Amino acid sequence: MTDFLIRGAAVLGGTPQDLLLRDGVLAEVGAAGTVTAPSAEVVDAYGLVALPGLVDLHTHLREPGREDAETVLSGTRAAALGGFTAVHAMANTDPVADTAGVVEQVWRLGREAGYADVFPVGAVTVGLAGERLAELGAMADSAARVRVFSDDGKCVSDPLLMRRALEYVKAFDGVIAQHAQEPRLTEGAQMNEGELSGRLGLAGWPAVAEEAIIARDCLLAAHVGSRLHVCHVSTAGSVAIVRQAKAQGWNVTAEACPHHLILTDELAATYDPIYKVNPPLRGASDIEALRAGLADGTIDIVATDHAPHPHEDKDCEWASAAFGMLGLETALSIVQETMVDPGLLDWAGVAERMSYAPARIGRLTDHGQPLEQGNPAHVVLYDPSARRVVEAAESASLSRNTPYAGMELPGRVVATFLRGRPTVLDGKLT
Ligand SMILES: NC(=O)N[C@@H](CC(=O)O)C(=O)O
Ligand SMILES: [Zn+2]
Ligand SMILES: [Zn+2]
Repeated sequence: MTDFLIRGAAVLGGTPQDLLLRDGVLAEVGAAGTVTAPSAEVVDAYGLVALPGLVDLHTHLREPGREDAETVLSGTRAAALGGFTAVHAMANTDPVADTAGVVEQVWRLGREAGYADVFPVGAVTVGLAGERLAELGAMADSAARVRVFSDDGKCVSDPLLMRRALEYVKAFDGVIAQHAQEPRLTEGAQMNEGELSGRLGLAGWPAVAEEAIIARDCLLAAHVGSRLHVCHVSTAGSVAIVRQAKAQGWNVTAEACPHHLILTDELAATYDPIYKVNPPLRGASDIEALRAGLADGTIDIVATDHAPHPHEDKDCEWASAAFGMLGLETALSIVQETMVDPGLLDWAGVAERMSYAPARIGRLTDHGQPLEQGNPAHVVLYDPSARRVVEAAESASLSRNTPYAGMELPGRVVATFLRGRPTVLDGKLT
């Protein structure tokens, strides 16, 4: 395997460094111009920021079952283009990832594809039906070593089942990642509940439907002494609840998605289902609270909730369209635009929220480590001074449902290395 010598990259935005990638690890890290390796391929990285390979805790890869929307291969190619070296694949596939067999299959497909390590999320309940616990222990003990469990797409709304799940995963240090949506309060809901939903005639989705479940689950997690992770936090009230839970010392983590940091519910006025997502786009004050929560660490991580859907499921009227939008290839740019450029987060903060912390929550041992000698050679080279106009047709995803098509965004992923092997070079897949 070729060695790579990255020259002059600003590691976490700091002073320029050389990084030698050999045998899958960072064999040497030193001041720019000091590391030599005659046989290595040199990558000129002056002016680029080097970050540890990004880790997504929330990706929908759609395989098995909806290979028309995405496959493990196409989704991990999109991940690599976005700077990710590891993704957690959500369980709402067909069949549902609720057995050791299915999670092992998804894990293996990721290894075979070779663009990013795929860590399957196991379903909490059989078939996501919310009635009986799935074989959590068997999935944890499988080759896929599942530590994150979620019925994402659906809420584990039965409090007794949620309690049992939280208790069960303690045995193997697992975490329940909750899609917080009180089902009775959101029957038929189409967009954020507010003055605008009334005007547009679309059924409203109240903030309290999310907040009530988060509050309940924080209390349950504290009661049983287990770990809770809150998926796609979207309201100011949710941020406040998570902040309070953390202040009590409870073991609660939370994620925000790029789209909830930048897009508001006013986009629903276009009636373009590209903006239809679960949880819905909210108001400007929610965006402000999410950004502040991400800045002060209340929100631990950014997760994409990359949710590919084929055009027949999106190019229809709002009420019948599927919920979800693409996210892997634009996540870092949106974080730069909303957090780094306004001065809310530096690159070290980005590394924490998009690599170290998601790897910790997922209990990954081989990802999310600092760019230091001896650590796995998962590296992203990013050009924050570049600008680009997003073209839906250029996506590596099999789906086209990006809400950013035609938008100019800052930054560009120049290269991604997985265990020292480039998956992206010069901004293109290898
Ligand atoms: N986010 C979405 O709008 N959709 C997700 C499900 C989910 O994350 O809840 C999907 O699977 O399409
Ligand atoms: Zn969800
Ligand atoms: Zn999701």
